[in-house]
Amino acid sequence: MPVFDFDEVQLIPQKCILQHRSDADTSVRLGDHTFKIPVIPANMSSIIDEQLAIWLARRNYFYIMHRFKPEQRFDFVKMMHQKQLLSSISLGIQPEDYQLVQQLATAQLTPDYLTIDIAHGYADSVKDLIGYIKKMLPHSFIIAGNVATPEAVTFLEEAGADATKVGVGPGRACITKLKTGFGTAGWQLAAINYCAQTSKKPIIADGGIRNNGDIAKAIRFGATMVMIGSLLAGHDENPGEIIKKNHQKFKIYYGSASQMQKKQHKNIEGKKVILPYRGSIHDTLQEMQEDLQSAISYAGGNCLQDLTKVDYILVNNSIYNGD
Ligand SMILES: NC(=O)C1=CN([C@@H]2O[C@H](COP(=O)(O)OP(=O)(O)OC[C@H]3O[C@@H](n4cnc5c(N)ncnc54)[C@H](OP(=O)(O)O)[C@@H]3O)[C@@H](O)[C@H]2O)C=CC1
Ligand SMILES: Nc1nc2c(ncn2[C@@H]2O[C@H](COP(=O)(O)O)[C@@H](O)[C@H]2O)c(=O)[nH]1
Repeated sequence: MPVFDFDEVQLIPQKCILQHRSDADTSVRLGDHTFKIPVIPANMSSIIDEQLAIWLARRNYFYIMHRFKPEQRFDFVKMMHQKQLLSSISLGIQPEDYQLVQQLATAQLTPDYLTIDIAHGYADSVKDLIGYIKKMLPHSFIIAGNVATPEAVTFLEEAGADATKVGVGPGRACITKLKTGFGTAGWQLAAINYCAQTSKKPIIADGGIRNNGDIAKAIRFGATMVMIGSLLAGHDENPGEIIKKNHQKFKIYYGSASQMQKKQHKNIEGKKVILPYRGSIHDTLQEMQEDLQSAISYAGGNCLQDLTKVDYILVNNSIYNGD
């Protein structure tokens, strides 16, 4: 199996067929809905809160609300439905998550998207919850993860997942590789490639995106969408205060398995990172869209699908890369 990561791949330009980059179509379909770009802000409490979820849903960006305020999830779904906005929440695999599914079903509140978000998603516990959701909320689109291998993707797909999330340990706030020796850190792009070769449903590439061009690369190697944490952290709209130090502004980005999230030192596989403040997330998302449009034009195409066929070359990532 060829092993490579984002920095070791470059996509090869093809003849342009567009008059303008803005003619390139970056929209993507997941389930019954079409979204503006194939990007999902990570379902972490240092990235998204209710306000940002509403902001994203109103602008036709896909979002997944995190699961770290479990008692607020029912009301969140209700509120989004009242506002006629898409509802998309996360679940763990604890009794409270089963209870929430039951409450939603009883209230006939069907979330549009349910994401089962646990560290090690290749597990019977996830299969069992998928089965329960299928019975109780058969019309919700189920995303399940996180996993690292084709076997695990197939396991979740056969259990009934409508999409799987691939990536164990490549995240910026992640220390899984250091703490356990396991994961896809350093070969996340190859893991996407490997998983996509056998997957029958959409794959969401989760973690390790460090530059906007990595989004196009993830799509080239089989991702339908990408989940992004650090590149979408540090904005006005992200939760948390702006920190001022030596006349510079920062915001904190922390892992979902960090001490900052867990409030106890048990099974810590995440850390906190202090990132420069970056203004409005609107500008960052806009730039991601423009860079993707440019990528589509270099691919010689006019839509995201055209990225999936483009040739590539493996390069030594130590060579001068122009920055
Ligand atoms: N994408 C990634 O690389 C990673 C992401 N995370 C994120 O951090 C958050 C919190 O994770 P965390 O609290 O550690 O665990 P989870 O909340 O994901 O744990 C879910 C359940 O799985 C059980 N479990 C069994 N084996 C494992 C394992 N190797 N890792 C984790 N759980 C296991 C846990 O039991 P018990 O607690 O009793 O062991 C728990 O009941 C999640 O949102 C997850 O997505 C965390 C690590 C890696
Ligand atoms: N191993 C851990 N992974 C984590 C943790 N918190 C979040 N995550 C994963 O990272 C991505 C975001 O990655 P980024 O490179 O874009 O910053 C996120 O979606 C999770 O899958 C954690 O504490 N430990």
